[in-house]
Amino acid sequence: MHTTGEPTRIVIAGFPALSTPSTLLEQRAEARSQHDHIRKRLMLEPRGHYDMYGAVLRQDTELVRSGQAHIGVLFTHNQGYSTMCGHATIALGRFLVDTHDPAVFPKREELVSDPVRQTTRVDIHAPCGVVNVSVPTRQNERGVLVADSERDVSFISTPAFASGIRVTVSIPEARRWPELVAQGRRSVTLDVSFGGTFYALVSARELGFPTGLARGRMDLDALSRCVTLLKAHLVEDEGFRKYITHPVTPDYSFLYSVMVVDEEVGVVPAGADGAETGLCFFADHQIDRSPTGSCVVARMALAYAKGIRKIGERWTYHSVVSNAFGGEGGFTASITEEADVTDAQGRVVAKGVRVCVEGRAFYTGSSTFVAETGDATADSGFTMQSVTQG
Ligand SMILES: O=C(O)[C@H]1NCC[C@@H]1O
Repeated sequence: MHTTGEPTRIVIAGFPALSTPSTLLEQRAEARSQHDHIRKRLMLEPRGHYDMYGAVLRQDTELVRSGQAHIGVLFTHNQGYSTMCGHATIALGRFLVDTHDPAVFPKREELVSDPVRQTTRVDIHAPCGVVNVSVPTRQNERGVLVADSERDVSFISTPAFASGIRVTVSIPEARRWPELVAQGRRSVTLDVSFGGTFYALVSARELGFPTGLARGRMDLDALSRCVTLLKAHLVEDEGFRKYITHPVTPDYSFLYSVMVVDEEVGVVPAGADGAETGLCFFADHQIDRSPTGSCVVARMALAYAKGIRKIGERWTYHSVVSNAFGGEGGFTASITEEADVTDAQGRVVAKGVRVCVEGRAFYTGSSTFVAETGDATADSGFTMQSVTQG
């Protein structure tokens, strides 16, 4: 499927069995340590490409067993396994409503529909927790309930919180990019926020670039080189570590992405109070084509913490792709409630919010992948970067 151009390759069969019973985070660790060749095979060339994204369905997790979720999922990308993904959640909502194969989705029959709103709820156990997905539905010509592609899917996030507001980071000389140097600067000021995974949020202007993302006008190569240097510094900077340390779950304590935001607004659709545009570099410098649902969550939490967004206000987030399509594919979000992060003893460790994100995903096709004996690419895959730069 794709969500605003961002792919989700949904693995419905063939993934090796993982230990059961185990938690979803244990399954994530096992997939990474024992079966990473499957991820590489499906995400990288020649079966995938540098910017491919995937979702491996997990029918058995601790929260499926306890009845808190209908199904679990592991998210995959060019570097490993994410802890949250909004664009894939939107795609999975539709896919799961449409999937009647009990081997793929054993709890399909337990889904509850709302006949008035014409929606069906699917609770998905993502590595960051349970996300409640609301899928618009309709009866098809044979009377079967199917997901309605003409209305938005929405999901309600796990608690999201700002972990660093206006953090000034010194950039060592070896890591300064030309646009920063040209302004005679040695530092940048950015924000850090958690939307199921940690995002560093920085404006294009702060990086030394003119605005223009919203109009699709930006020197992408130069911006990409800048973000490579900035992220490499942030992940090594000891002083920065506290902003990407999750107060409860060590598995979440890493910097997933640098999101470059633009002061230009992009298309403001009817019913939204405002809009923003951003360009998300995540994992190993993958570029998200979609407005990045988990970062939309992080951005709303950040705006709430800064006092510039209220509960119920509706804000639309664009990627360069959604702006290129006249605003189609923007994700519209609203904060539904305050929601604190608590530790195992129930103590509040971070003040946060839950965010509702709306977007639309479409089917692109179905595939069967094979790996033959003697195929040198089968277990590692490759990217042009890996074969030219090691
Ligand atoms: O929508 C999202 O949240 C994701 N898209 C690719 C990178 C993020 O995980």
